[in-house]
Amino acid sequence: MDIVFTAATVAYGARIALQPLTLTLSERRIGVVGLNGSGKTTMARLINGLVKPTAGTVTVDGLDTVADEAAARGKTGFIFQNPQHQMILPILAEDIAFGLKNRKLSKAEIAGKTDAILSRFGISHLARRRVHELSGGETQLGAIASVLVTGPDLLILDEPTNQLDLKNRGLIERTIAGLPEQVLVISHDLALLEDFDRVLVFHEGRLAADDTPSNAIAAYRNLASC
Ligand SMILES: Nc1ncnc2c1ncn2[C@@H]1O[C@H](COP(=O)(O)OP(=O)(O)OP(=O)(O)O)[C@@H](O)[C@H]1O
Repeated sequence: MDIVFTAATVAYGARIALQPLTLTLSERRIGVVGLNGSGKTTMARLINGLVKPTAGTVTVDGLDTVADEAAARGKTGFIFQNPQHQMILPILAEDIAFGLKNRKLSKAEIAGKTDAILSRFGISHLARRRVHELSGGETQLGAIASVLVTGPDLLILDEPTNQLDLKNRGLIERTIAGLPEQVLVISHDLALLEDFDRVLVFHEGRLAADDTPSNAIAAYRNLASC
């Protein structure tokens, strides 16, 4: 799916969080790096319409995130920095099923899709567990299942391995590597992005580099050492 930014700009009052950005993203694995406050989350939130451009446009699969807001948002799933906060219902299977409400599906169809996505991520045994009692790795997998059950084409993950131990980092890295969906990952965990197709580096609200992982990460290290 093509994600197209055309002079997309975001200002919060007088502060420009994202300078005019013109860019087309079509790769399956896209990484985004940059120092804190460099505009990464703002750029990602433009894609699913959570943030609207103050100037310029953003389209996903040809749908404008402002003019075609609902259809555009349906193309993208978003896992936030603290995924436990995006779980609405107390039991994991109920939270996953909640995302399928209002889709004219029967109870049996919702149960079938919920079981299938739990099984896809190897977490069927967590179906009846309380979401706030899940470990960090289990929470990430549960949130990914909750988001992907609705069938978005693109999954955006904001720092998915933050706060995870080495074992769970590995688990989430392998899970992301195995996803058939297009993926855009914001990460300070540079190892996660090593095999990606393309890595963007943001600096002070501007796209500072757009390259292969090794070149982009070298550029980022350079910026970070200034
Ligand atoms: N809702 C908001 N209101 C005002 N300013 C904001 C808002 N959201 C972000 N900003 C500002 O915009 C700039 C970019 O923030 P953004 O969250 O996009 O950065 P980031 O690169 O994702 O940072 P981090 O790595 O810390 O998550 C920062 O200066 C931030 O303070």
